[in-house]
Amino acid sequence: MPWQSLPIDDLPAWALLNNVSFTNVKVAQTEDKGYGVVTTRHLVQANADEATPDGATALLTVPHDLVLNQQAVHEYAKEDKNFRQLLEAVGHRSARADVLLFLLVQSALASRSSYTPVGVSNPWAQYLRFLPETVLVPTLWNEDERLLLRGTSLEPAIDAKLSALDAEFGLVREKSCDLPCWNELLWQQDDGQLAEGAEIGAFSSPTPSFTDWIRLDALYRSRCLELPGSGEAMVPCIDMINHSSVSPSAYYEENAQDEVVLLLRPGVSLPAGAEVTISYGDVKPAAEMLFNYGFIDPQSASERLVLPLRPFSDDPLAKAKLVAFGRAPTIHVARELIDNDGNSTVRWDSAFAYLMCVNEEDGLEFRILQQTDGTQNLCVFWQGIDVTDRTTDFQTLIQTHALHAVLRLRVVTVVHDRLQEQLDRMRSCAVPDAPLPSQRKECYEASILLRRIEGRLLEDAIKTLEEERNSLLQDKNVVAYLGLTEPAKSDLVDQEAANEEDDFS
Ligand SMILES: C[S@@+](CC[C@H](N)C(=O)[O-])C[C@H]1O[C@@H](n2cnc3c(N)ncnc32)[C@H](O)[C@@H]1O
Repeated sequence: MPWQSLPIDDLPAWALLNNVSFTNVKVAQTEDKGYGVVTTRHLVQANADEATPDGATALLTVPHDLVLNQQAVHEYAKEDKNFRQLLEAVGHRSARADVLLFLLVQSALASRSSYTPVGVSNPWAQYLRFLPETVLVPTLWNEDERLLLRGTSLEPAIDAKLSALDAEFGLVREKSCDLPCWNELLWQQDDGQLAEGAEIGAFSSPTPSFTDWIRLDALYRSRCLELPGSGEAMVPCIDMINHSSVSPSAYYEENAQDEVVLLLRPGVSLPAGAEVTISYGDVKPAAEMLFNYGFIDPQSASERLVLPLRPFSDDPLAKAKLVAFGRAPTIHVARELIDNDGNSTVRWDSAFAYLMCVNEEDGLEFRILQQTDGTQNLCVFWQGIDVTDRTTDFQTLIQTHALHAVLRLRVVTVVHDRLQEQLDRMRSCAVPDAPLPSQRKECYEASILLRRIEGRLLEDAIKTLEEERNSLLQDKNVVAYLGLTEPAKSDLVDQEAANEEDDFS
């Protein structure tokens, strides 16, 4: 879609027209973060204990009717019956998907040179044209740049996200093609011809392309806020404020009139021309920051990662376990401070690994229960007790099992092997010493930082798991179970076949 960008100098006129007020601040180009909000004069905010009863003057005030969230999209659909038809055909899947559909329509309206018989124009149609053309989130990196993420937790995450976006865009295209007015607005050129190259995945098409959909998703994720009253929302102009974790000078909130206001923090003093910043979150994992915002703040990025976990390929219960678990199977790894001297430890957690490592002979059973209305439910039993509602709690459920140490050893081994596989992949996918001409410097530097953070985390987690594995291998029940040595005098010897083989791979 040809987006005709508007110069940022035109933003004050748009703001005036739409009742957005700027007080002593303006939007301007920053040195290295795209647009930002800067002061137009020296600003001083009193300390909290000296504040006036009416509080601080807002630097920016945005009326509630410009707040773009799922509810606003549904309100818009009430005014525009054609959009309502489109939303009913495609939407109602998530707040993000509904807002993206609205933005797609608004951007199509903004890019049309002539009158269109559908689509009620909204201030967002113009506002979108102030937004940056490039967002540095990895879903918009080129192929060479994405190679820099091989071996990081973002590699599978980006692949999964692109597949999901492809499916989403395919659905929007299919459903809107079936509705004549939307077929005309979205998929025909201004001259009424069906646009060439409008197929899914086409780039630089005159009609929405898959790249446009990825870009809308990137704009949404990098600019949406969590508002106390309105929830997940995009707010024009407030979304021009950059992040600082060390010294954010401002914060936003909703006032009694439901306007979104930007306020200086108590005790802040900013000279004229200084950038006003907020915090996007103090403890976001580095991968999440890069995924959603396209940069990593080294000061605030927390050392955490999430990896997908696959069930054993030869487990006959694998499918049932996945269905009963009901969410994506993952491993979480995090570095946590353990004292005030900066000492830390690495912890891991994987609810699915516990379910993955128990089997029928341990006491796991799946049953299909027929309801009186004819529907069938998958139920999970553990040692004869219905635990269908506790499939994410097998760490607790195995505690009282006679073979607890053996089950724990299986879990530790599974998690260890998955982390080792990840580290091996990271090491085997080396990154060049400097960015290639086809790789942007920002993408290169962000991926180097992510690799360093995740590589260190994986190494430390693997060390912790190896220590636990070695200690479990000394456990008398494990020794007896594996039959590695003469059966030790064990609580289990009477209950279990001491020389039974087990697969710890
Ligand atoms: C909510 S927007 C802020 C306005 C944005 N700079 C623009 O040009 O429209 C968030 C985006 O700003 C950029 N950004 C914000 N804070 C940053 C920071 N501390 N370092 C680098 N980029 C930052 C990132 O590109 C991020 O995706």
